[in-house]
Amino acid sequence: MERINVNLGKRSYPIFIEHGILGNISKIVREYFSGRKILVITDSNVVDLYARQLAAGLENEGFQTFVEVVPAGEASKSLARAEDLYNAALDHRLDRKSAILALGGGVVGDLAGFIAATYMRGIGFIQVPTTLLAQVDSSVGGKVAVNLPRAKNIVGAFYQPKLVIIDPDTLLSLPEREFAEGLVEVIKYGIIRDEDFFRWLEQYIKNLRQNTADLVHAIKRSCEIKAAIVSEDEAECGLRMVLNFGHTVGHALEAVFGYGTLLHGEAVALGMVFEAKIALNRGLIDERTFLRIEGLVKSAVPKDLPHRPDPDSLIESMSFDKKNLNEKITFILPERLGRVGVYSDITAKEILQAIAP
Ligand SMILES: NC(=O)c1ccc[n+]([C@@H]2O[C@H](COP(=O)([O-])OP(=O)(O)OC[C@H]3O[C@@H](n4cnc5c(N)ncnc54)[C@H](O)[C@@H]3O)[C@@H](O)[C@H]2O)c1
Ligand SMILES: O=C(O)C(=O)C[C@@H](O)[C@H](O)[C@H](O)COP(=O)(O)O
Ligand SMILES: [Zn+2]
Repeated sequence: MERINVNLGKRSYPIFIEHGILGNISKIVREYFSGRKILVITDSNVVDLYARQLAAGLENEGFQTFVEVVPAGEASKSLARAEDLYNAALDHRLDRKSAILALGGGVVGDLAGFIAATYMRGIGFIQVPTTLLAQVDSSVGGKVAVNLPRAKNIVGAFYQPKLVIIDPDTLLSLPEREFAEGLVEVIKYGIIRDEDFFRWLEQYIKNLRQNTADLVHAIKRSCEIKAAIVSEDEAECGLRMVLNFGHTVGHALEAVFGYGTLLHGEAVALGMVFEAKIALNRGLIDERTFLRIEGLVKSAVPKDLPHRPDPDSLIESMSFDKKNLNEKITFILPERLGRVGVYSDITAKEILQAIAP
């Protein structure tokens, strides 16, 4: 079993990665959680695939388990859905010793984590991610949130799980489109932090899904990079912003086109290429570096914009980004492969030149 730690001062928590671990989860959960009640939050696709098996295992270990199902898709990351789940928690008489277990992709993880962070001012939280994106990114680091129609992840908290349990076997049932969007956040780690990993991906990304050892390597390396960054800067005071490369534009595209039109990873793929273009136009990176970034991203997600976005809506949406200070739109831009910087002086003209010329 692979184990990576997220170290946060006096607290730390493990990320376990192992094939088939889902069938054997209850003993590990018992080790990290002494309460009795667990509310499993999952979605309408994942429930029939994994929730029953998981709940049965937990019941065998003596946990009282409840399962709540939200509709699959980004629209479930809403205050309305959160209210339904608070009511379910009350119905089940969850108390401060109870835990929420997120079983699913990033939507379920962010929503369930938001409930865990706020119900009774915070109860136990366990992440069991079942998409590639959630295994390499959203289950680690404690960003939990719901969306408002105009702004992604705008109501949320930093709330860390007690543990993260990753079973790569769950990816066998993941549709191709959702697998591909997960690759985008994997590529992000190479661009922001690890040139060797980027080069490795250039060579192996095409067959990653088929080659289990390579897939586990990609998950592990991604978790290591994210864990190291979060361990240094949990609350995004500085360094953690690098994880937001591609997201100033990506989140704006998600909101402007309507949540769910583009998957998160697809929007971030476009965002990374557009933001790399801003960097190229500014002379921060050379043409060859831009083409390598564009080439690798497009090899994973060859998607284009559904249509040209309205420029004013796009800029307005970026004005809600959480990295902004003093109303300056903030970007994470590549300076070379493996290194990015924070820029708050990009003009609307530069932005639109790269995105919607
Ligand atoms: N908190 C963070 O740090 C962080 C990081 C990255 C992304 N996110 C958020 O994560 C969300 C995107 O996550 P996602 O891409 O996992 O989307 P998702 O949760 O919507 O899952 C994608 C689809 O895959 C289905 N699915 C999940 N697991 C499956 C499996 N094993 N087999 C078959 N189908 C399965 C889901 O039902 C859904 O239809 C966005 O809301 C994004 O903002 C958060
Ligand atoms: O963990 C982080 O920090 C990230 O920025 C990871 C991103 O991939 C993720 O999409 C995150 O939810 C974005 O956070 P936000 O603060 O920009 O909403
Ligand atoms: Zn992301």
